[in-house]
Amino acid sequence: MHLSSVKLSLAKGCSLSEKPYALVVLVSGSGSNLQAIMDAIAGGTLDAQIACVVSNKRKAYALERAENASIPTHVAPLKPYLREGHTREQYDVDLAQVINGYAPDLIVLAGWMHIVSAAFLDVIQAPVINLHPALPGTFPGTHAIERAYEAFQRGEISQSGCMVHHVIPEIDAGEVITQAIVPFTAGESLDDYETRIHAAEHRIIVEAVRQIQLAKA
Ligand SMILES: Nc1nc2c(c(=O)[nH]1)N[C@@H](CN(C=O)c1ccc(C(=O)N[C@@H](CCC(=O)O)C(=O)O)cc1)CN2
Ligand SMILES: NCC(=O)N[C@@H]1O[C@H](COP(=O)([O-])[O-])[C@@H](O)[C@H]1O
Repeated sequence: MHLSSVKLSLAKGCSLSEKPYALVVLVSGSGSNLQAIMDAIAGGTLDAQIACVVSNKRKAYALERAENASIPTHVAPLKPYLREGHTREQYDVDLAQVINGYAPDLIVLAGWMHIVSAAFLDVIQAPVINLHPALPGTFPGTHAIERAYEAFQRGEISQSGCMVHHVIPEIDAGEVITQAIVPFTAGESLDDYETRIHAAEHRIIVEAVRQIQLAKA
């Protein structure tokens, strides 16, 4: 950039070192939603940077995805921590402090299979959002896709879906950022329905990050 342009930029109050919109992504499993975020960033449709991928499972394939992309990782298995005599709350607080160290603008729970405590939410210094494979107010917790599918089989519902919401102490009850409805198809297997849910998740998780980023701009 030519010197006069530099001066002009500085005069306009532009920072020459705009800090990228930093994400810390928490995972426990395969990481297909992490991959969706990585692909959106690589493809230029999401203007962000993943500062760190955190997992509570040492063998989570999501960690391999991050390492293959030279994204920093942090592994925080709970059981050894508890065996050392620490409490679950201390685990949460210590983890929140590690995450804060990456100065994230947003924390994304993308298949993070731990309930985070109020202590975690008190210490963390950025908004926390969660991807849940069910619609607002339905099937909170784990195994939501299976539970929705079984409800459809019992004739109780005709559709389910997925959502991204802000994280509060109550499980899957935070303000909804975005959601996708995925109607059931009669005769469809659970695996086929789950595949359609995951495809919808891969869209809305990127959409949710973009929405929050733009709201902050
Ligand atoms: N305080 C909150 N924590 C979390 C939320 C939330 O909305 N508020 N969302 C969840 C994600 N999630 C469902 O979307 C979820 C994940 C895990 C559990 C759960 O019961 N975990 C057990 C352990 C399960 C296991 O290790 O297999 C636990 O934490 O004891 C419930 C909901 C993320 N956290
Ligand atoms: N209650 C939380 C929960 O069930 N989260 C679910 O874990 C999966 C993670 O997949 P991934 O590891 O391939 O991204 C996703 O389906 C996500 O909705």
